[in-house]
Amino acid sequence: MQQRTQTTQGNDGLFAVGSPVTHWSVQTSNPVQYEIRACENLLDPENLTILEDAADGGRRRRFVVTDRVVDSLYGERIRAYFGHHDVEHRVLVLEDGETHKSMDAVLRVTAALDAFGVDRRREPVIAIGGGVLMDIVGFAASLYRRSTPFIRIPTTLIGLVDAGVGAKTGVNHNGHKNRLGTYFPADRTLLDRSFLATLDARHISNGLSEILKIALIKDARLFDLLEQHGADLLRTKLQSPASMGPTPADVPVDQRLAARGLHLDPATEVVERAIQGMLEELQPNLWEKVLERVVDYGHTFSPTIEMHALPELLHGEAVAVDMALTTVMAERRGLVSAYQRDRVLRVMERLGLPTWHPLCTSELLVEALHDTVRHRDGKQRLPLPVGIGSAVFVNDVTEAELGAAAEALGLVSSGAAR
Ligand SMILES: NC(=O)c1ccc[n+]([C@@H]2O[C@H](COP(=O)([O-])OP(=O)(O)OC[C@H]3O[C@@H](n4cnc5c(N)ncnc54)[C@H](O)[C@@H]3O)[C@@H](O)[C@H]2O)c1
Ligand SMILES: O=C(CO)[C@@H](O)[C@H](O)[C@H](O)[C@H](O)COP(=O)(O)O
Ligand SMILES: [Zn+2]
Repeated sequence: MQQRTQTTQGNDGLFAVGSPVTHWSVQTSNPVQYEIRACENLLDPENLTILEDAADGGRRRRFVVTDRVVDSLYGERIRAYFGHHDVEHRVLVLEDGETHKSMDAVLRVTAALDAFGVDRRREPVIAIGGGVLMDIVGFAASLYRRSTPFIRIPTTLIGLVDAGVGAKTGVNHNGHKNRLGTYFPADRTLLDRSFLATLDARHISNGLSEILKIALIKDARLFDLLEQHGADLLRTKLQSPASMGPTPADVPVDQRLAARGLHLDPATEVVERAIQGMLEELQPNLWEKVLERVVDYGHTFSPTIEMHALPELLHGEAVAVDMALTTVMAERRGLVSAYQRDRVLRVMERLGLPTWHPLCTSELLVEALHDTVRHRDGKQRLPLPVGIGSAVFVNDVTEAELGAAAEALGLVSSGAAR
């Protein structure tokens, strides 16, 4: 730390006592390291992964948060798991869904943490659920005693490939999406794809939307996989290797893969590429100092659309509508060909995603852009696709362009894309 005082000569190198302006400049760094690990059978009592970091010197206690739906499906196994390991535990069950992603829910968690008397460092809070649940619990953990470690166990596809792997927590506030939140990555995220088996198709589609986002802005191979296997991935809920199709079961898995020239089955490759692509973007810019973020693709108009449509549109569905609109804008600017545009819209439909919504009026889109410009510090910084698998940022979108793109989207999404 340096103490500097201003001198009459303005000589920056001099220290003087008693001059009128004194300031201290503090510099420190806070290295961040967190782990994301693919696992199987996490809730099997013989699997110790969840308790691996139990550095609690014999005082084994865990505070678990989940939501109503996850509790109804997995609550018994969760309690049995901790019971089997003789871990004193409390399971807090929150309401599920976007409408409950609020500060009230965060404060419910912090109050329950207080009542449980969670230790400050050695009893990581465990969040088991989707993106909503993890965003709430992460926010609560970041606030409680200014930071309490937590572990994420995502149970939805959005949770696995997006909300579970980054650093953001948050809740909706004042009618705005994620208006309150923190940057607070979990110490560990444990990915067990078998949770997806109980998700309904709509929520699989919801997660595929965020995967498609990564494909469109940076991974053409991922797009090809979605185009080729999207319908299958949806049907099989990304459970592998069952998703490899109707080849005879007595043919070994690797032979079936080799026959298709693949190293990984499509579900595994799709999930791994999506996470890898996301982390490549997040790691160098985890605190979002740079506001030109390609992973913001699909998140310019969608926050406003999602909040206005609540609870009708899921997060990934609103993102899909935004991506459809911006794909059309990109085509109108000559960044994407008409053929590529139609391919994208067709893949969206194949993935069970909407490509249009009645809220796509030029008034609402202008309002949405205005809000996003404030979020992006005064500039549009709007990512637009360039072909398939690349993106560019633009700052010159006009109200007229938005209106024309919305109109064109209404036409193509009911015509050429089918
Ligand atoms: N923090 C981030 O970086 C980040 C990134 C992307 C998305 N998000 C947020 O994530 C949220 C969307 O996530 P989501 O779609 O997972 O929402 P969600 O948590 O509401 O889950 C969707 C529904 O699925 C149910 N569910 C969860 N697991 C299940 C399972 N295994 N089987 C059956 N049902 C199950 C939930 O109870 C809920 O009803 C949005 O609020 C979005 O803003 C955050
Ligand atoms: O930043 C991430 C994940 O950390 C993106 O993948 C994700 O889609 C984000 O939710 C959007 O970028 C929106 O972010 P924000 O407006 O809530 O800050
Ligand atoms: Zn998102």
